Amino acid sequence: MTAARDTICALASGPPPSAIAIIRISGPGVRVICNQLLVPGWTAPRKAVYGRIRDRSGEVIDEGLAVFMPGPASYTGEDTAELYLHGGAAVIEHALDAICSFEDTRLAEAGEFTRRAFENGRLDLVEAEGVADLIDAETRAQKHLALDQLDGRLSRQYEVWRSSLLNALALLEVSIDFPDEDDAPDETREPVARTLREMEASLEKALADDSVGERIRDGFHIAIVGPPNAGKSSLLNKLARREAAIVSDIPGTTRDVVEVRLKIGGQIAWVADTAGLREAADVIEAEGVRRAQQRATSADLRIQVRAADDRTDFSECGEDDLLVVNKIDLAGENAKWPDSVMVISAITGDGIRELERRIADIIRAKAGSVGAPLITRRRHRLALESALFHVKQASDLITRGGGAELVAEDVRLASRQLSGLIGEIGVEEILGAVFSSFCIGK
Ligand SMILES: Nc1nc2c(ncn2[C@@H]2O[C@H](COP(=O)(O)OP(=O)(O)OP(=O)(O)O)[C@@H](O)[C@H]2O)c(=O)[nH]1
Ligand SMILES: [K+]
Ligand SMILES: [Mg+2]
Repeated sequence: MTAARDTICALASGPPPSAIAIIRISGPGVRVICNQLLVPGWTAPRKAVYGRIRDRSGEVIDEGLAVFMPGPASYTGEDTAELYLHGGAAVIEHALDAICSFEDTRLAEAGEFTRRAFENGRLDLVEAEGVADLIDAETRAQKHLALDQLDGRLSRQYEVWRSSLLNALALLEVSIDFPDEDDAPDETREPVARTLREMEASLEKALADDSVGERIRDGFHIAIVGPPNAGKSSLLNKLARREAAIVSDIPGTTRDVVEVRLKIGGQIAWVADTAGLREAADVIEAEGVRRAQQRATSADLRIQVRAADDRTDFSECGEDDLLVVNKIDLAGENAKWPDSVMVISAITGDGIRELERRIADIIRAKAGSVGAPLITRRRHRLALESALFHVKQASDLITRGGGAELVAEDVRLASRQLSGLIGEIGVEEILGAVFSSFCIGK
């Protein structure tokens, strides 16, 4: 448990004015504060109490409800209380001032309640990230993923991996301690080698997930690409329902990548308009083309746009690219296109709804492609990649008959990565980065 520390308070609900404001208090001073501000002797655990809430001079702050939740079975693991007041700016300010007038009591920093929950063992680091993600979730898919993470599904798998590494380490230590015993090596080596092989496969599988968890959390990337004047910017504006990018009849209008954030197929998608691909006329356009190509390569989906009035050529497109013929309003009655091609007009809006539906289907399929992802942030990926590296190294060593001590060193390094992931061994910077992204009051 933690040493004596400050009592913290914060507005936990949205900014005023609102119907109700929730003020949260956590720390050793909660009982004293509640007894002063509310009725003396009021602190009945987990019961909503209604009454007048006063500051220390006796002035009424507001009428409202209060709930006291004694530690350690509270969110933070400490004594906590919540006050439900009218959500006006003056009420909130008066209440926070009154609470902060107590000794060793101050306003909470961003994420500080959850950080205390983490430090008191109520949540591990991955679960704490789930709390932040749940608050930030805008789509059902994000919410689902965050709830799952908060519930410990990711942590449990990380824990399974870590305990098999610790078992392997225990076996290796036997052969380190008894290097002269003839039977020890084979008896311990085979199970260790098997564990390492299994872990390697299982980590590789988790990592080969097309980054679906990260995409659900941060958004899928879609790039609109094609030759100059195909109508890429016009299409972006149509999808965004606003004039996000400049449209003109001059080829080479778009140079920088213009990106809009949309909800498509129940997911967040970043749709990027890019410079027309051609032999660039100047250095600025050349840079635009380079950026366009880079975006196209890294995108989860490329929308290849061609104008119906050129000789429409999709020959250089990738297999999974979405092929779109634009300016269908200019094509003659008898124009024919292959079934694989979507036909639109960014001017009249023809075919746009069908295109949106197709994009939504593709994104939905990508989001559902790996079932339940085990990685939702880059932090997780880097840790698991590094764990895999050491597991592989250990596995190679043991197969080649390397010394138990060397194998053990890699196993230890792999297990440290998993410990860091769930925050069991914490580097202050990582904790700071995770918790500072929270909102105040959480
Ligand atoms: N008739 C017709 N004109 C279109 C259509 N879509 C775009 N245009 C016109 O085609 C010209 C080029 O459109 P843009 O959207 O700027 O084309 P772009 O592909 O972004 O061009 P760059 O940024 O230069 O690569 C503009 O004059 C548009 O008004 C369409 O569906 N039908
Ligand atoms: K243009
Ligand atoms: Mg453009």
